[in-house]
Amino acid sequence: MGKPPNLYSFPSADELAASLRLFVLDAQNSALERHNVFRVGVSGGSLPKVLAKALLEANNGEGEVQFGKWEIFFADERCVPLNHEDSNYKLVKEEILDKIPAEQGIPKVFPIDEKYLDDVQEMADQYEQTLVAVFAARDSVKLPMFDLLLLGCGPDGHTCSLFPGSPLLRETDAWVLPISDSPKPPPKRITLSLPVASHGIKIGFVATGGGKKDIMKQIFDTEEGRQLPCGLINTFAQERVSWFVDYPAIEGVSFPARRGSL
Ligand SMILES: O=C1O[C@H](COP(=O)(O)O)[C@@H](O)[C@H](O)[C@H]1O
Repeated sequence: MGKPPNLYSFPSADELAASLRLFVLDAQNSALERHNVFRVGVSGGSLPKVLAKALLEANNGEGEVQFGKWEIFFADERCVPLNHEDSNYKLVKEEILDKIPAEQGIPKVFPIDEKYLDDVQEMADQYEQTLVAVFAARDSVKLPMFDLLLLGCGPDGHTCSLFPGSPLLRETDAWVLPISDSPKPPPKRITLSLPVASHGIKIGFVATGGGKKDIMKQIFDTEEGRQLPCGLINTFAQERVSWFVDYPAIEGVSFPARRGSL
């Protein structure tokens, strides 16, 4: 039995962002030592705004974000055009990519291919092929291993586009899965499968605001919460998982949180 996930809590978004920055830098530097590239899977929702603060504003001189060596993938994506309001790519682009100072380099970004917007299965298959091309063929590695996965937690405990009770949670083979009836709009999406989402070298969750406190209590303090998608990643990835939360998001949570430090 490994160690439990790390739960770090902060009084303010600024303090959370500063620690998240250190966490990302640490993952980046280890990855660059290993293979001179940093492969990151990012989510949409509330995450990109916090991540932008961490990467672009919270610089205390403790290390450089080397965006030129980043490869950015999407932990999940909505099957909409890349310039659509619901697109996770658009969100990440506007919050982060468009604001990177030129001297920090240009990341290589892997958005979905808009050609397949009408066919979610084809979209998922094509995105999986993108991962195969980067992470090695499926017959040589069982699962792609991201250097870092940065995930959100929905108020129902979903993460990526893996929703509570979904049969997709039982998938053991595919790397990327299609969804045509997401309970949260828009209905058509693709998502990393649970085995891939649990397989990152490091996995960082960000959850902020009082709207998350009920689900955080379930995930960390109850048996049924451990069966929710976020809870399953905690169980499978254990100490490879670190949660970055603000105090309102963990009000009433009994699981021990480390306050204000990494
Ligand atoms: O639909 C989605 O929701 C989750 C959670 O979003 P949040 O706004 O509650 O943080 C997000 O992580 C995912 O990428 C997105 O597609």
